[in-house]
Amino acid sequence: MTTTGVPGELILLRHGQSTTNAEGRFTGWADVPLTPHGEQQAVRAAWLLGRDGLVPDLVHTSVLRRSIRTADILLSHLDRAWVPVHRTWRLNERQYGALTGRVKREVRGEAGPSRYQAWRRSLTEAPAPLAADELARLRADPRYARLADGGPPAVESLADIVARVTPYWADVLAAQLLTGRTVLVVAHGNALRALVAVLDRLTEREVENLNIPTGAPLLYRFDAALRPTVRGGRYAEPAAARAAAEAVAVEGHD
Ligand SMILES: O=C(O)[C@H](O)COP(=O)(O)O
Repeated sequence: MTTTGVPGELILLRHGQSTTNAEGRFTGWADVPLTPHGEQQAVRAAWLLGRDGLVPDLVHTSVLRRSIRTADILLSHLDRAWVPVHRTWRLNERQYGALTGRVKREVRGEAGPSRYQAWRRSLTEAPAPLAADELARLRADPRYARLADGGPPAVESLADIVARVTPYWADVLAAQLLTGRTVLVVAHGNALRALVAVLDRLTEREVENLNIPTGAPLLYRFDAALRPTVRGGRYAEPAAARAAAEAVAVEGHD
């Protein structure tokens, strides 16, 4: 790939609202669909990108349907159904382990606010792992057949996600951006928190305070050394994204 010197633009997008988001449950690697509202968020994200002249040349998703569907809707509405899409487990949501499917409000009531916050937002804390039968079921899933190191994790901290997204950033996304192309990543709240932590070299405290809303395009531009020109990027709708991120921060508190 030839490099043009001026890196392309990176668009980060958390999938539209999923059924478990709407139910206030932890989702993790559960493969749940979008809600009708989540599908509409994807349509609006396409409109925002079109408005700003940000048409992706390359797209990356996780291997979970809520991310795949969001990208499909967006590309279809940009008349770019033909754009190459790469799907990778490295962009999956955090493996939430035993919290998967649990109602956030109930977990917070049982564990207490401090432990709940640590499980959701700290860099190093992780909840209990998936039960053995759940993990076995996951490891039998054909999409994870070629994962090294024993296959899907039973649970992850954010640091574990940073470890799995970093090579994808360094070896795949960065190389594509250096060709000057516009790259869209449609992923998940914690996968994107991990990627933003890498891009912006966030401190542990900054990571703990980072929340990423669904369906809100976040644009990064870079200098020639692939350093973000604006730390934290720029949302297509900054005020709406700020309010939505604040709502994510207090999920389960009601
Ligand atoms: O996996 C989930 O439950 C969500 O997508 C992210 O949840 P969180 O914002 O509570 O980490």
